[in-house]
Amino acid sequence: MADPFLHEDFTTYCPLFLSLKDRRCLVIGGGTVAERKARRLLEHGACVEVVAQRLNAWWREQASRGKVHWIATGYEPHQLEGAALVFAATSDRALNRRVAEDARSRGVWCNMASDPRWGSCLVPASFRRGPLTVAVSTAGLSPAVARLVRERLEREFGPEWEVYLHFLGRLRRAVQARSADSERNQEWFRAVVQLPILEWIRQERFREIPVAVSRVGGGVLGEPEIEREWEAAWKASF
Ligand SMILES: C[C@@]1(CC(=O)O)C2=NC(=C\c3[nH]c(c(CCC(=O)O)c3CC(=O)O)Cc3[nH]c(c(CC(=O)O)c3CCC(=O)O)/C=C3\N/C(=C\2)[C@@H](CCC(=O)O)[C@]3(C)CC(=O)O)/[C@H]1CCC(=O)O
Ligand SMILES: NC(=O)c1ccc[n+]([C@@H]2O[C@H](COP(=O)([O-])OP(=O)(O)OC[C@H]3O[C@@H](n4cnc5c(N)ncnc54)[C@H](O)[C@@H]3O)[C@@H](O)[C@H]2O)c1
Repeated sequence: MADPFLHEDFTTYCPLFLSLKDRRCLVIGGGTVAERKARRLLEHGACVEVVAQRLNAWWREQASRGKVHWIATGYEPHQLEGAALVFAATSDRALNRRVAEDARSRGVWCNMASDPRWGSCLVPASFRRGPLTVAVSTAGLSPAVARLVRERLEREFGPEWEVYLHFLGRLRRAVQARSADSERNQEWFRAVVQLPILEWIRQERFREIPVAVSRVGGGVLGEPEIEREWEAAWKASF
């Protein structure tokens, strides 16, 4: 008989980027896995509360510096009230499952450290290049593969992508402010992204960029304006 896990419908996982800034996120368990998840939450400005009778050294440090709020009791379902997201990250599988069930009945998103399919979301392997975020999931089939893919992509998408995206973002705002002809703008952007700009950035041939962009037909910006946007993008990146 086929393995039911492998035949699970993994299309149920819809990729989304959540803004967790100032949102209450609850972490049940104060160990290593809970720490890994919480580090990421803090990087994104979430309000982290941890429910655990004992904390590891990292958690104790965060609690003593006021970076997280420590609820030093056992887990109780009412703790979920008002939370945007809960991480069931204890080493007690039965407890993690109870948290997942309670979260589901209250409409709170839940990530499960054990038995991930009981939860409602997965944490992807990810990295950032300024405004560019790359996130990878294997629908929980193999976190080690998610890591491998992330490492490969990290090598492929180098630091030059940061200034490149700032530049394209600025050009886009400038073009939209100047012209409402969205078909013409679209065509121009499609042609601009065909230029080997990333290659020029890697080779530090920066001067060629505004010249080449200004020569792309159908544009509404002149070379001095494009150069200004390039300079501003450069400053925003370093
Ligand atoms: C991506 C990453 C993000 C992060 O956690 O930050 C992440 N796991 C990472 C690493 C990793 N985790 C584990 C190994 C050991 C090798 C292996 O098992 O493959 C490695 C590899 C390593 O560390 O090298 C063990 C493990 N993980 C889970 C279980 C439970 C289970 O599957 O039942 C067990 C077994 C525990 C045990 O055996 O007791 C479950 C989950 N881990 C997920 C995410 C979610 C699915 C992601 C996806 O869709 O692929 C999911 C389902 C739920 C969740 O946690 O959201 C991060 C890579 C960060 C990076 O380097 O980029
Ligand atoms: N998702 C992942 O990426 C991943 C990776 C490795 C392991 N795991 C799973 O995560 C679990 C936790 O791993 P860990 O390395 O963080 O373990 P850990 O021992 O470092 O931490 C476990 C935490 O759970 C708490 N805990 C245990 N029983 C509890 C209970 N009944 N009530 C409240 N808190 C309780 C402990 O106090 C501790 O803080 C593992 O059992 C494994 O199933 C998941």
